[in-house]
Amino acid sequence: MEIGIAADHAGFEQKQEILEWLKDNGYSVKDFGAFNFDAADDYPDIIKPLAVAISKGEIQRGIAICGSGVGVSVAANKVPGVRAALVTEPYSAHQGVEHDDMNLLCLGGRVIGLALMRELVATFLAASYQPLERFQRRLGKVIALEKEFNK
Ligand SMILES: O=C(CO)[C@H](O)[C@H](O)[C@H](O)COP(=O)(O)O
Repeated sequence: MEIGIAADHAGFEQKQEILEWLKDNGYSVKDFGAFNFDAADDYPDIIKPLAVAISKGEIQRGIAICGSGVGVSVAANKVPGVRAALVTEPYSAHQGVEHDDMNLLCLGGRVIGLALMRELVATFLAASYQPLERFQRRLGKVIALEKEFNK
């Protein structure tokens, strides 16, 4: 599984920590930026390359960090094929994948600490989508919505 990670200035330090931690734990991870701390960077610019890579199928799971986690999730969900959600507790980190096929985990660098962040990332990456009929039906409706409003 190819993993991507991105963060604006409000999650830059945490991205560096999570990136190293993922590598240390044997994950293949690509850094999509920011590559330097810049207090004036904007989360839509920062999240776009990772969201596009997910949309193209080049990256299977992404991790995005901004101040609250809200900005990156809102922006990333504009890109077809991205299913991003802001997560702050472990249940949603795995249930979001199992039920909803969430492919981008969004975290708030100004909201949660590094230990919880690592736990959420590990939980997210260990989870698998469960293709039960009801989950497939709902996911199909999400994809239909996306197609209807992206003509
Ligand atoms: O947290 C966010 C809102 O969801 C944004 O992504 C930014 O990180 C935040 O707005 C940055 O705030 P700053 O005052 O410009 O540092």
